[in-house]
Amino acid sequence: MAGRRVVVFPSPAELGPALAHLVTSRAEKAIASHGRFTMALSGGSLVSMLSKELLALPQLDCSKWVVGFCDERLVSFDNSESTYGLYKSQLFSKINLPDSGILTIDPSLPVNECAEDYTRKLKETFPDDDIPVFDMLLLGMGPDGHTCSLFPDHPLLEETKKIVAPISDSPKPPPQRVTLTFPVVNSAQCVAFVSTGGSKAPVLKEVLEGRDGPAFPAARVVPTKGELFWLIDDPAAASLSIQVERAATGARL
Ligand SMILES: O=C1O[C@H](COP(=O)(O)O)[C@@H](O)[C@H](O)[C@H]1O
Repeated sequence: MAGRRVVVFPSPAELGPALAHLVTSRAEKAIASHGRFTMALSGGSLVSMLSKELLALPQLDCSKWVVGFCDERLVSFDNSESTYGLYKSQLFSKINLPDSGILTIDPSLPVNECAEDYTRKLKETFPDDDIPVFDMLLLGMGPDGHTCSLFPDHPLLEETKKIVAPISDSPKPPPQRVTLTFPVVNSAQCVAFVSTGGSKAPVLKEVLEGRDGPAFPAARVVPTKGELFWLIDDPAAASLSIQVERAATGARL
């Protein structure tokens, strides 16, 4: 791992622009090195923040981006729980990301087949990698310490063979989902968590500082070679005792 950076912002208003800059700077680097930028997105609170901040940039060229999903809920795209559906209306429809650069699940399939279908799409996108190496993953963390659709105490935490797994007993609705597994998550070149709000403070302390008992899923995100960022705000950081970076106004990461 290149080293973990925990960066604290006063509020999401300051965090958002730094996130957008992190994405575009890693995109520029990836495109200069291998001609495209591969990124997988999470859902939840990230959708509106990322969409707003990317759209606020004066120039955004996504023509060489390939975007997938860290996890996705098995609902139709017009359902308000669909992560793709939300990004489509809030972001994809407003930028020059080609449809061929969006890796969606097929929500019409049963969950096991849906995971196999998404696995096939990833293998086609990363033909040279045994395990897909995304240039960037954007992750969220639930108040229970889950990330992607990898939930505490779930057998999927130990998955080592599949790159995408189905889950049909998600404790957070909707119950049927597909998710990247830890081998893919920890192979990425750059992983950035975004976590804001006081409801995340207790679990964030245990994730970043350790706990008695099994590590939370979010704490198991340790990229083998890539960068790891935790971008958090003051309320989420309220219980931390570790040293953190305090972001200056207009900070670029
Ligand atoms: O269910 C999910 O939750 C997590 C965390 O969401 P948040 O709203 O607490 O930020 C999200 O990262 C994941 O993609 C989503 O499916």
